[in-house]
Amino acid sequence: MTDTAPTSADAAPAAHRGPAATARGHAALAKTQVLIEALPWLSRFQGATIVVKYGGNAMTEPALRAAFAADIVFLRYSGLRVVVVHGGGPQITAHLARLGVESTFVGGLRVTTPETMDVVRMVLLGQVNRDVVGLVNDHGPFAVGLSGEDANLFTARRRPAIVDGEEVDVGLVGDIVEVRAATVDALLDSGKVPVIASVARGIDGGVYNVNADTAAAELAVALGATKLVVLTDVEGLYADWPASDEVLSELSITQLEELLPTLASGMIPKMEACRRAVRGGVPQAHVLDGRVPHAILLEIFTDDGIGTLITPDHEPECPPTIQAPDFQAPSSRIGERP
Ligand SMILES: Nc1ncnc2c1ncn2[C@@H]1O[C@H](COP(=O)(O)OP(=O)(O)O)[C@@H](O)[C@H]1O
Ligand SMILES: CC(=O)N[C@@H](CCC(=O)OP(=O)(O)O)C(=O)O
Repeated sequence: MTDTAPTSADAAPAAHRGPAATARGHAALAKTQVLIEALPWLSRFQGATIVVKYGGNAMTEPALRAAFAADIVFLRYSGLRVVVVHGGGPQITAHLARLGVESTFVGGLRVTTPETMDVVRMVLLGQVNRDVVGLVNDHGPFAVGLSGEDANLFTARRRPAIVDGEEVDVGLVGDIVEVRAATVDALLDSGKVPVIASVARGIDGGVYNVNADTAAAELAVALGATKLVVLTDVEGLYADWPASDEVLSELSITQLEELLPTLASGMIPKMEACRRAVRGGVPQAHVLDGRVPHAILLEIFTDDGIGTLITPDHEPECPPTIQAPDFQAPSSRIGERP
């Protein structure tokens, strides 16, 4: 179909344009249903802040990357304040392998020597961040890339991994102790989409490798976000992984905390991040399958719940479970073209 402007004939009622046009009109009805289904969700999320964690495993296919960028821009045009915090674990591992360095993870965290830290910083900022910014900006001048070091967005303190209740040193890995979200807020106010790499400045002035799930959760709390969405490479949290692939579709924070000690590998920081977000006041943390094209749009704008949703213990039943903190946000925050 060519991209021509609608004519007055297009605008005429279907009944005045003969049987073929009427049939076309009926076919189009299905599309209007999809749009109408989105209406309550559009209203609910208007002006709300949503933090999307984009995991390195969800970035592998070019078509999926393009679909992700389109979703982000769709959310932005729909009046949401969208922040992307990205990982890039597989990309860091691939680069280290090219340098002949093997990657080691303990409790889901990369063992990070000073040499590894240089590669983490280079790959996350020089490669992954640029790629995500570029994909979003194929749709217009929205994305602005940042490191957690910029304007001291994230300050971190060295942390160990915990294995069977024991602390294990994993090198230059940090936990975020302070978030200065003013720069991110200012970008959101001006209609931009901040795209943030999970590298942090240390309280000792050094540079720390922070798990991207952890960084996304801390930022969601600091921004008073309505929702944290974590995109990964599984359908959600499996009840008995790896023995079963039954997805737990909804968990209260207490149920999650009971499960946490039984979790393995990459799910540990992911579910700890969801716990941190919900305990920190974010009403919903959602783990979604980033291998499903347009998973974010499916989750946010349709009635089909997918993935694993973590909520506080006592959800209000009605009105809606999600309340945008700045529902009446000033118009300069919503729908304004950058
Ligand atoms: N209970 C579980 N449910 C689902 N996946 C699990 C579970 N426990 C461990 N995993 C593993 O965690 C991985 C997701 O974490 P990770 O590889 O760090 O993803 P990402 O790169 O998206 O952050 C899954 O691919 C799976 O191998
Ligand atoms: C401390 C730690 O493990 N940091 C991660 C940071 C990137 C990340 O979290 O990437 P994904 O979201 O793709 O897993 C790492 O070095 O792999």
